[in-house]
Amino acid sequence: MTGYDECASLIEKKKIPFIERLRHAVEIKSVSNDPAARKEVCRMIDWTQKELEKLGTKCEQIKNGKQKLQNGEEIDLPPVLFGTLGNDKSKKTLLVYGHLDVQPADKSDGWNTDPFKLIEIDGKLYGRGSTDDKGPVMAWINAIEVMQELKMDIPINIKFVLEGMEESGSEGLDEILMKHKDSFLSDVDFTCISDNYWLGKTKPCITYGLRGICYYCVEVKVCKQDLHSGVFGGTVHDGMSDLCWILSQLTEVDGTIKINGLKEMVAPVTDEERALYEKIDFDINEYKNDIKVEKLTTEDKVKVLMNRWRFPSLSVHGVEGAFSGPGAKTVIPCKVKGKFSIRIVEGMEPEAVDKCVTDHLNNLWSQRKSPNHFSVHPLQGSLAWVADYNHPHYQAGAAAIRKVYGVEPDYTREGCSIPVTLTFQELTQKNVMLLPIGACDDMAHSQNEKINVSNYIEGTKVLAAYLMELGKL
Ligand SMILES: NCC(=O)N[C@@H](Cc1c[nH]cn1)C(=O)O
Ligand SMILES: [Zn+2]
Ligand SMILES: [Zn+2]
Repeated sequence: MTGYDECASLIEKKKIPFIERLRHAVEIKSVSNDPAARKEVCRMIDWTQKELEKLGTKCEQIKNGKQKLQNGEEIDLPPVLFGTLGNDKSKKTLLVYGHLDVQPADKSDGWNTDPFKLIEIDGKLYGRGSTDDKGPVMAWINAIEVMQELKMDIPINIKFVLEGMEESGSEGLDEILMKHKDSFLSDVDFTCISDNYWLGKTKPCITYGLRGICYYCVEVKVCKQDLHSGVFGGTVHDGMSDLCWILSQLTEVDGTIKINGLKEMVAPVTDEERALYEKIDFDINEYKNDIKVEKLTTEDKVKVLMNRWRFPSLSVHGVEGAFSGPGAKTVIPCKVKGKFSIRIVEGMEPEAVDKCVTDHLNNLWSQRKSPNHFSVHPLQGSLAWVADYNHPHYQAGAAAIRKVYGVEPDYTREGCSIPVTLTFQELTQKNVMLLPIGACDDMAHSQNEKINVSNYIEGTKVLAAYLMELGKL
């Protein structure tokens, strides 16, 4: 009978067409935060639909609502792609979620190569979306294609939910899923998401927790239009100085959040939990070297991991409206918008976090005594997610990893946010598992994002082995 070994060797043989598949995906500039690229996001969804249809998947594009742009204009959100492969009542049903949109990228950001061309250098495939999340989505398609070519019985029905707005807060997705709770989602037995990374570079892991996110925009308005700093400087209150002062009051230098009320929401760490973190194989020096940082906020392994996964963190992302180009433009910006976010953990509700943040900012503003106009706008809010990793579903994931890599996986959490994870868990009331295939140094969201050829190919094998293991549950 055809089994895992035949499957693994065909995956090896199909390495080149699988890389070509990823190349095609990366070349579509499906940047979700850029309204001008919306057509490309839709093109990526159409192209993926065709790939899934070649496997016999019945696909439907579910119309999403409208997105309100800052200028008041409304544009269509990209549709969500639903797919169904197999409808055998005697089999269980797996839901696979992935996203087809990417973060913005430009060669001028410091990429060594064109971000929208997949380029292989030393066994690494560079390109925006190669690891987040086009590589893993293509790996699902590769795995199913190989099982079908070998005429293997896929022991499970598969449903797909693939979206095009994940990198912009999954706008509209929860509403669509809620509407399909009693139809498309009603027979789902497990959900699997491959959209995060290993803790290291060599050892695979399974992930059972994610942080949520609350994202804010702080606006300071000086006047109607930008002013010449030589002509008007000294007579008006500088909006950028107001904003920088405010943003500098959010954290201590070591990252400790200074916003009252947040710390109290976080559940205390138990002894059992600490013991779990102590056992995790994680090398701080390698971590520093991977991200090219000389000194961390703490050099204690458990604290580093907890700061990434278990505690909230605040990051300042950027300023809209401020001069940021090369050269020395002498302008007083008329309106600046600071963007920051807080990664939140269990116990932190976005509404309660919003209140603490807004109160803190308004309080700071009153101390500043600036006559400029100040406002705070929460932009996104999603809860943290934690799953039961003792569930048999996780054992199927672990068995797949053992088959491919011959090792027991690490059980990790992840500091980033995939807002829909909790939605799947709540709507299906079934177990959700994150099964990453990329390595810790893939640099998602950053310059020179990559996936190793070996991770892409072995990852395809893991997903195929996992589909086989699910048939045993
Ligand atoms: N691979 C998951 C990921 O990168 N998620 C994004 C989600 C997000 C939320 N708001 C904007 N993007 C993340 O930044 O964690
Ligand atoms: Zn992602
Ligand atoms: Zn991402």
